[in-house]
Amino acid sequence: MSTASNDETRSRGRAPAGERIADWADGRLGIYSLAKANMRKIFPDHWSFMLGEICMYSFIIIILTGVYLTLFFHPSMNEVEYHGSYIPLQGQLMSEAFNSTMHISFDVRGGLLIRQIHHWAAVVFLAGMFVHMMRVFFTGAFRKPREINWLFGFLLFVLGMFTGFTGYSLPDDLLSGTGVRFTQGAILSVPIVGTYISMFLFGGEFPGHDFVARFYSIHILLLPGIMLGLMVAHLILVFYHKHTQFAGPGRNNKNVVGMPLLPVYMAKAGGFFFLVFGFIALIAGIASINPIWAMGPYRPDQVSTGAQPDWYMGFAEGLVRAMPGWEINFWGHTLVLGVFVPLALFGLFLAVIALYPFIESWITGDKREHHILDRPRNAPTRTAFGAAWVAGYVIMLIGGGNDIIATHFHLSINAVTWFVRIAFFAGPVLTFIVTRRICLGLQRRDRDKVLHGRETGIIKRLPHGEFIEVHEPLSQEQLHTLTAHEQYRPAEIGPTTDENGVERKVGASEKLRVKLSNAYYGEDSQIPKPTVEEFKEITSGHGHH
Ligand code: HEM
Ligand code: HEM
Repeated sequence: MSTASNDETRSRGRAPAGERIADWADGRLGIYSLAKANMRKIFPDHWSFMLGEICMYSFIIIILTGVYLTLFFHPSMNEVEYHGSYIPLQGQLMSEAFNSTMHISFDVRGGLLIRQIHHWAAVVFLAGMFVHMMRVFFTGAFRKPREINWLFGFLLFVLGMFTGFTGYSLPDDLLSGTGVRFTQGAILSVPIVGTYISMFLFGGEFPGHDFVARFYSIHILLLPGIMLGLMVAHLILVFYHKHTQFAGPGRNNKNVVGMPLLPVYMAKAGGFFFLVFGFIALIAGIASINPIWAMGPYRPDQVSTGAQPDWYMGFAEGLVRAMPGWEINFWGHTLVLGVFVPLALFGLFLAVIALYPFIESWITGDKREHHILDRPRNAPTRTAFGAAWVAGYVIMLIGGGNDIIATHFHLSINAVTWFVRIAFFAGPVLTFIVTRRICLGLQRRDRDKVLHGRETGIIKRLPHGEFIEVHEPLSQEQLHTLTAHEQYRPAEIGPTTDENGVERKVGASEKLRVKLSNAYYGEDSQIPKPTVEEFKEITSGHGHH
């Protein structure tokens, strides 16, 4: 470096190096105007808004660890003899896929930890998506204009399930092979096209020599690629729509109250990434997941006992285990209802999630935008419906582990299966009724609080001897928050004659809509908010205690 250039660098008029780099980048990328527009973007604060972040961070962790695994994993079903460090399997024949996963686990530096982090991150990722989806559902954050983002999210959830499934099928151990066999059975049960799809996917008879290589491309490229694109679109839409917020003083459908992206939100989000990474690494460091050496390589003539899919696939397994093994035979064909019905129900369960925002907006007929969230209690039927859906999901998850539950709790497997069969119908109905009642109870409590204030627990004796509890009036802020929600009026069947007195036919869809609307917003489905008159009358002194 010459002295002249040193002098020049130190000369007064020159900007510091950081600024010069920023200027250079701005000239090419226009980052200043981008930052100006977005740096002060406001994010509201609520603990439940971090769930989406957990999904994002665990996805990044999955990609980072996945790339490391690709360096050592061999997606091939060629048969090799094992000569690694794990003595009990010495000399055994196995696929290269299994062999290389053993190699990753025992001989690659940090290999087992990275494998465990990858697998645990997948479990957390799907759990994160599930809970994030619940928060969006129970608060009504899926309403206009966020229906498309709900669909993007839904696709991420479904693709995540299948990416996880193709992932844990890769090591080609006895457990994963049993899972793949299960899936192939489900595909075969589809009338007409099932056999063809199975042949196409496995390149002939099961298991064939190709499925690991095919699942590999799907697992590391196709599905994560689509998911990455969807995730970016999802986040762009969150940015574009702006985040929702809970009701509170000063908050309305047109503003967002919170902290700016830079520096507050970025610092929080950056720190949170490392917390999530640290948490997943900690579990991965102490809790064994998928110890393939304990299962051994897959052999189609063996089934592992206690085979369990990862939790997010457990409910599909439960549906099959609980369903009676019905079959219909006709003209030399067999329709395996015992597997096909659960497969159809699996699709139905998922479809209900995808379509829910559209169903609800059809029932309410509400075309306005909503940026203020509902408290779950203020939408009792929706909340009850969501809780019933979760109950059904959990019951089928129990069904998917009927053997494990039977052996761990010393129960008969038939008893567990029958419990699951009955609970499949009764559980969601009971959950629906109980949840709705709880919501209505909470609404009544809110109404009481608004009208009569908070019960302080302080008992006062009046001069004439009567005992009363002192009620403390709520602050203006609390009053606002408890009464900010809107209440829909149930739809009614419109006039059945037009202006000329000509009778019109009421269509089945209109009747259904009115019925559903009454179930959602009828008299028994919400407690009327206190009106201003009621509030004034009570707080003006008459009847006030
Ligand atoms: C890869 C998976 C996912 C990632 C990384 C992700 C990320 C995020 C983030 C960071 C937010 C903003 C913060 C928050 O509200 O938590 C968000 C909002 C949202 N997400 Fe997701 N999400 C994922 C999956 C899902 C799923 C499965 C659904 C539903 C089926 C969903 C529906 C939504 C909706 C509707 C919003 C807007 C909510 C609002 O503004 O209040 N997302 N998502
Ligand atoms: C949402 C995305 C993903 C999910 C849910 C996921 C999940 C999984 C799971 C559960 C396994 C089984 C791990 C085990 O116990 O052995 C696995 C294996 C594997 N994954 Fe992923 N993965 C994802 C994305 C990726 C990506 C993007 C890559 C590569 C760039 C990758 C590379 C691998 C490899 C090479 C294996 C086989 C090695 C092994 O089984 O240890 N994965 N994945």
